[in-house]
Amino acid sequence: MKVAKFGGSSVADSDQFKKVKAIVMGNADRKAVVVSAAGRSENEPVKVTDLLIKIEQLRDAGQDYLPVFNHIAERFVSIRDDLGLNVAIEDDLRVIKSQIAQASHDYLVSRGEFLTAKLMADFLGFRFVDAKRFMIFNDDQFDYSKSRNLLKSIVADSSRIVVPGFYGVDESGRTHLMPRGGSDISGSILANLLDADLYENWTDVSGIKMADPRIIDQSRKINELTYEELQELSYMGISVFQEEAVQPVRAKRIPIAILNTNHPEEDGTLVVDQVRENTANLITGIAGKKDYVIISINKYQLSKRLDILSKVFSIIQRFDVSFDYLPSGTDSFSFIAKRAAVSNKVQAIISALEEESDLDSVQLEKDISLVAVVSDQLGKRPAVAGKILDILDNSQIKIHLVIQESSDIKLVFGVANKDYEKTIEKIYRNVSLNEKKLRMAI
Ligand SMILES: Nc1ncnc2c1ncn2[C@@H]1O[C@H](COP(=O)(O)OP(=O)(O)O)[C@@H](O)[C@H]1O
Ligand SMILES: N[C@@H](CC(=O)OP(=O)(O)O)C(=O)O
Repeated sequence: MKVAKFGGSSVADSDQFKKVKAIVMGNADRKAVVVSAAGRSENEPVKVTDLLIKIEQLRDAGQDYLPVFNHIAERFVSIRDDLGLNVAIEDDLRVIKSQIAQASHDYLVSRGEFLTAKLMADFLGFRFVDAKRFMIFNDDQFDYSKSRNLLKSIVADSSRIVVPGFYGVDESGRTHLMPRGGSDISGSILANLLDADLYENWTDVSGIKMADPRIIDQSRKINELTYEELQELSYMGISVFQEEAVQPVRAKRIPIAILNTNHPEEDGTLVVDQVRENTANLITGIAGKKDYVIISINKYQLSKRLDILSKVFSIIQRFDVSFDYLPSGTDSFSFIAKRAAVSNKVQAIISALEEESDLDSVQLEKDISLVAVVSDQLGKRPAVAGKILDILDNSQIKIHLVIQESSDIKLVFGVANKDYEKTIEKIYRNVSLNEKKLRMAI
């Protein structure tokens, strides 16, 4: 059996609902459907999830949130009416409206998925199974055994079901919201719980492209990639698949197919343990994120001065910030964090480091982007790193840092935000499009 997850763009309006129905009905193996909240469409520039977050912000600021609520309500009622359904969505909307004043963030923001799944279940003629009945989290950790037992007791027969993504419930019955993009995680968990043969992730692109299609028009599609490569690409920012959604299916070696709701006839991307296609590609994909800061500390022979390093870490710990990378050299050590994660603390951290530890210097670099090149072949082709450095150098792109992880599957380059798109473009055009030439040269 297959679990099919449909993203926000696939359920944005009644026309998209019809495409979903054609896909689901096209194969009786698609027994479980997971939906996100209605997303952006031509006529709706804002995702329902973001509108719900807006309601919360207005509520907390003591401002009128009803116009936003009414807009959401109209969206769902019009999908219902366009599809000629009878489901009494007004009843659910009334309950949600009455709870807004005291609703938790997790409850309120999860309502888009709840309402979308209600409509989808009715449209498909499938059973609606609320995620709160079986997706159990203990201290943020998903409880597989409890959840599996609960699901089995709820869906004992072979009926086809629709489950809202993005949330579950904690031990005390409170809604537990997943990170943004979390419906991918719900689908992956459900595939694990049901021992699916395939996890289909239906979105608005025909598979994963080598580079963000918003930056590289006509970017080449990746036919197959490994779970590990997908996890690294997702971690580095390709929004098409949530990074935490890899593990649940990977644990059971359930393949993932990334497919396009608007073009179901097109092949997508298949994610597996071992790539079957005889790939001679130098790199699998390129991904990146903007807005990092680098705090670099320097001290002669720092790698031998554990006393100083330990002092530095105790200072950093005081500020309760998390870092993404900690690259080190003989005389230096760097802390790399997303700007938003350190924003108002960065000057205080630097002052504390300067005043309290015996360093030669402390430097701050802002507006940095990280661009990652991912391939499970990198370890076998060490010259690729040098080639990319050459390419960036020839393009007058200043490289602020290079990180090659011990896993040998990802190379990360730090460049200025202003060079972000250019870096991706130069790597894509010179490495992926000239592979034959490059392979001869390295
Ligand atoms: N390398 C990539 N390959 C494909 N899509 C990508 C890539 N990087 C970023 N994207 C973006 O991811 C989007 C799909 O993700 P998302 O908007 O979360 O979809 P959904 O609403 O279906 O969950 C695509 O429209 C595309 O713009
Ligand atoms: N609706 C949620 C969860 C989700 O997975 O959405 P999407 O499938 O549209 O990325 C969000 O916007 O984060």
